[in-house]
Amino acid sequence: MRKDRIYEALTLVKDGQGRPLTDNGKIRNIVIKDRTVALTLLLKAAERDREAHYRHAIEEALHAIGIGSIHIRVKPMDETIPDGDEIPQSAPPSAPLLAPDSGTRFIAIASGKGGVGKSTVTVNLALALTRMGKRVGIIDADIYGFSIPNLLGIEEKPQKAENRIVPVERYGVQLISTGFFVQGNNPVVWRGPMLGKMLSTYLNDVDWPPLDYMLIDVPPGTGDIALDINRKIPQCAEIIVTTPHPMASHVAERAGVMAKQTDHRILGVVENMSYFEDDRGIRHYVFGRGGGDLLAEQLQTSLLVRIPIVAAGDRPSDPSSPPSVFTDERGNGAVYSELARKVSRLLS
Ligand SMILES: Nc1ncnc2c1ncn2[C@@H]1O[C@H](COP(=O)(O)OP(=O)(O)OP(=O)(O)O)[C@@H](O)[C@H]1O
Repeated sequence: MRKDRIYEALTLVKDGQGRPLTDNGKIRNIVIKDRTVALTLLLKAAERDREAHYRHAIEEALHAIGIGSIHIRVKPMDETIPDGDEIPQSAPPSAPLLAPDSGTRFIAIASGKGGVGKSTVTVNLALALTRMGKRVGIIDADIYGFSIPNLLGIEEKPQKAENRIVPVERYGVQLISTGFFVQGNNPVVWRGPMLGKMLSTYLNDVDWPPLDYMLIDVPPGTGDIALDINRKIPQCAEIIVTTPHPMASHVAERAGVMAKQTDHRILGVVENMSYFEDDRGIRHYVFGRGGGDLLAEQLQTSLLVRIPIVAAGDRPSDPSSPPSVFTDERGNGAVYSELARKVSRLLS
């Protein structure tokens, strides 16, 4: 039994307004074990009288696809994060982090297309800045490929305290991710206005501690979120990530051009997956060469670092941390430290 099949069946269960419970985050934590499906149903206090109705409808929907054993755990919605439709609460105009005296420097990590390692760079730059004694937060605003909780091995969701969302901390880095507000691996199907409010919510309704740096993992390309960042955080600087292939840098150029048009400062280019170094120290340029330099030249900025390819799981020295995470100076950790030093110098 696959999870996506279960989600599909559960879309038939509607709330009082006729919307699927799956759309507004009321069904969570679906676990399939042996032949039993367990899930959590989140209910607001005002909906408690519908509990029996929802239970029955969920059981019927799952029976219809052949699931006999179903365990439903009901939890009050307010104990956890807000439901989908309520994530973006009306934002007061002045987020403390955005105040001129907050001292927080914002850096968007952008790329022209997905899969170039933007999230990996975001996480490891954050860790490297933390190693320098800086206080760092990450907003994972990549609504289509929110991978940072996974990269950091985070399974829990953020808690709420006094009606504000508390970021999840890992390796000293504070994180809020779009992935915290959706179920499983479902693609985000938020409506336009919700998307627009997402960034405000992350800035205003999250209980961020004082931070020196806030890194924002931006969806690839030049979409709505990138524009929203340009509007809401005009002081945000930008790092553009590309792979070494000259064509990739051509695509990434668009993200850079947008930063330029909106007067954002481009700190530089990071070329990821630059080469693979074998045991004899010979470098193999698996994905081509020169893309990072070309892009830096086109954007009239500099190439900050080249990050080598590391084979997944090739981390015998640090088996305890997730495979793409460099918590110390070993391997690519040293390259990320160099990047952190350059970034901190550029922004001082
Ligand atoms: N230097 C590297 N060496 C080897 N694998 C890498 C390297 N950098 C990233 N990867 C791997 O490439 C894949 C894509 O990386 P990542 O998720 O960071 O990219 P992304 O640009 O954020 O993509 P998306 O926008 O689709 O989320 C991941 O599996 C990651 O582990």
